[in-house]
Amino acid sequence: MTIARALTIAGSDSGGGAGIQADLKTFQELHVFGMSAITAVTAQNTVGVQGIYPLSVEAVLQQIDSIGLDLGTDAVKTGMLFSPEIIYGVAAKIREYAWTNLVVDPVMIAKGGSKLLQDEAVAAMKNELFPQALVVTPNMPEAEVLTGMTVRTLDDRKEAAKRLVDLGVKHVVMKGGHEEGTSQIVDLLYDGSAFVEFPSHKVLTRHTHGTGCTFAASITAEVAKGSSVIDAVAIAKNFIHAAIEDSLELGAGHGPTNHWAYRQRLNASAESRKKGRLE
Ligand SMILES: Nc1ncnc2c1ncn2[C@@H]1O[C@H](COP(=O)(O)OP(=O)(O)OP(=O)(O)O)[C@@H](O)[C@H]1O
Ligand SMILES: Cc1ncc(COP(=O)(O)O)c(N)n1
Repeated sequence: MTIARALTIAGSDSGGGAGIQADLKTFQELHVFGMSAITAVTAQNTVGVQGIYPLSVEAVLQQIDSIGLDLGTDAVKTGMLFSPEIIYGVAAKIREYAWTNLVVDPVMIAKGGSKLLQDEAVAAMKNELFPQALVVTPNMPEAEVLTGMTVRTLDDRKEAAKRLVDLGVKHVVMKGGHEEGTSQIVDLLYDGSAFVEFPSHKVLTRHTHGTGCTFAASITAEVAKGSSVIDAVAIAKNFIHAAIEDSLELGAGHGPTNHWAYRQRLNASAESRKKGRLE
């Protein structure tokens, strides 16, 4: 049996909804062996970020080497990278190990408003990581910072996606979670030549902590298994939708999503198909 492997390079979220914790839960749910290199430890829960403790560049790179020199990986996801120094180091390691299945979630600000990426790190991300990326998954505020343009409408998002592809990114998924005044959310995939829309209804909930991490981790897991990017995004969209819809109602603020909801739904439909055959 071949086991697909995925590595997440991201921050730790003590609250378990975002960051490394969300990524590893997602990898596991999608039957991918998950590994991690932690960039920063955050003290965090559903009401906010209480502390950020970045690791040294040496500590981050040593974790990556531990994986690169032994276990290897089929795909890599980056999340909270915090500083330009960490980005330069991570980008060099990804180049060194020739890891081409790279999904970059350009995490900048937590739901509660805390900065997870220093301002001076944006240029490093664009110059060092984007040219190596198979997929980049900005939300609308991140797309604005990355392109310098206002991103409100679907047409804005199309233009922003084009600008990101111009930086060397192979596929952009412009997430629509921040679109206002709509009952639908459309995530937009662009591969440099065509746009594919992934629509869903908007779930009315405050429990959306870590949606971006979970979505990008699902893409990473599927790419690790050998899926095309378009198929990976389709599964990721279903995974995150189930995780948001079947929420766990934890914490007093923006609660985490339900990482086992997708599997539970798959099991339930397999069960009812089996029952149908037996009847
Ligand atoms: N209320 C919602 N209902 C349904 N899907 C949602 C909702 N909010 C977000 N999503 C989905 O979750 C994924 C992440 O989208 P979003 O734009 O919220 O990213 P994000 O802001 O980076 O997430 P976060 O910063 O919370 O981790 C997308 O696939 C989006 O369609
Ligand atoms: C360690 C870490 N990584 C990423 C996020 C973004 O998730 P969100 O925007 O939902 O807070 C986070 N809060 N913490």
